[in-house]
Amino acid sequence: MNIKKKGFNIALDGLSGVGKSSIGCQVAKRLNFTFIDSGLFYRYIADRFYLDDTIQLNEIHLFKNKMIGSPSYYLQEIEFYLQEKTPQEELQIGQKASEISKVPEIRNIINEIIQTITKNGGYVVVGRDATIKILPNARVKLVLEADFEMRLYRRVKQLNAEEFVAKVFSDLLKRDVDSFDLVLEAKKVATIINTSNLSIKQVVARILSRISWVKYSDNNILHFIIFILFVFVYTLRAHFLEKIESN
Ligand SMILES: Nc1ncnc2c1ncn2[C@@H]1O[C@H](COP(=O)(O)OP(=O)(O)O)[C@@H](O)[C@H]1O
Ligand SMILES: Nc1ccn([C@H]2C[C@H](O)[C@@H](COP(=O)(O)OP(=O)(O)O)O2)c(=O)n1
Repeated sequence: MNIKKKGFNIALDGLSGVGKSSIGCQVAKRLNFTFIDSGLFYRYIADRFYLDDTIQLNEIHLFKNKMIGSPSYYLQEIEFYLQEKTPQEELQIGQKASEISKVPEIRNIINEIIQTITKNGGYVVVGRDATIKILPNARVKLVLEADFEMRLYRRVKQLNAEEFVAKVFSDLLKRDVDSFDLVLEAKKVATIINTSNLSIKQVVARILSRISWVKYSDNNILHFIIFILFVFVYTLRAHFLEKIESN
């Protein structure tokens, strides 16, 4: 079955450092889906359009139109742009991203871009409001969770930021406070996977099996009909064998 054709999207939610980006990216690769990390949108917009303490809303609207017009080009542009940053710059951009993420108009713009791009399916979208706000109609909704210490350890390692542990700690705490309610809401509608004691590979495997199950239940009517046919043919065969034996 080609699930892409059916508007089949996957939304992955969770607090900072649970593994949304690394795991979402691998899940997308395995399914041949396109991966969208909504956090990168906040980071890119913050770094490009939040200058001298001013949010350039007109520029952001223009960017929205351009991105909707050429999504593949801009998805790559965002990724490449942010790859160039040093760990310290990443921390600064993260802070600016956190500030602009409190502006409802910016949240609406980012959600609109992602909703438009993904409308035909074939996407894995990650972000702390992916299941609730960005893709409330996603066919598979998941929340990843992990202990705070584990997330802090992962983030420090990821940013190569052993010298700024206190900074990473306070950032993580602040982001948890900002996103706690959203993730709590998400947990009500999504399947929860605790990644604290699982490797990335194990989490990916769990998600893929969840997706297989959803695909299977989408197909359950077909399976039910096949099952009934099988029972019918089997009973008929038994009936004929009985008849032949009695003759
Ligand atoms: N289950 C896991 N086991 C070990 N490391 C992980 C796991 N999940 C994520 N990581 C690592 O933790 C770091 C943060 O993960 P990331 O995907 O950026 O989290 P998020 O997108 O939720 O903020 C990355 O370096 C990633 O490789
Ligand atoms: N869907 C999203 C994605 C990110 N954000 C915010 C949260 C962070 O402060 C910034 C940057 O997001 P990013 O995913 O890179 O941050 P974390 O890796 O989760 O710490 O944007 C958001 O509010 N909603």
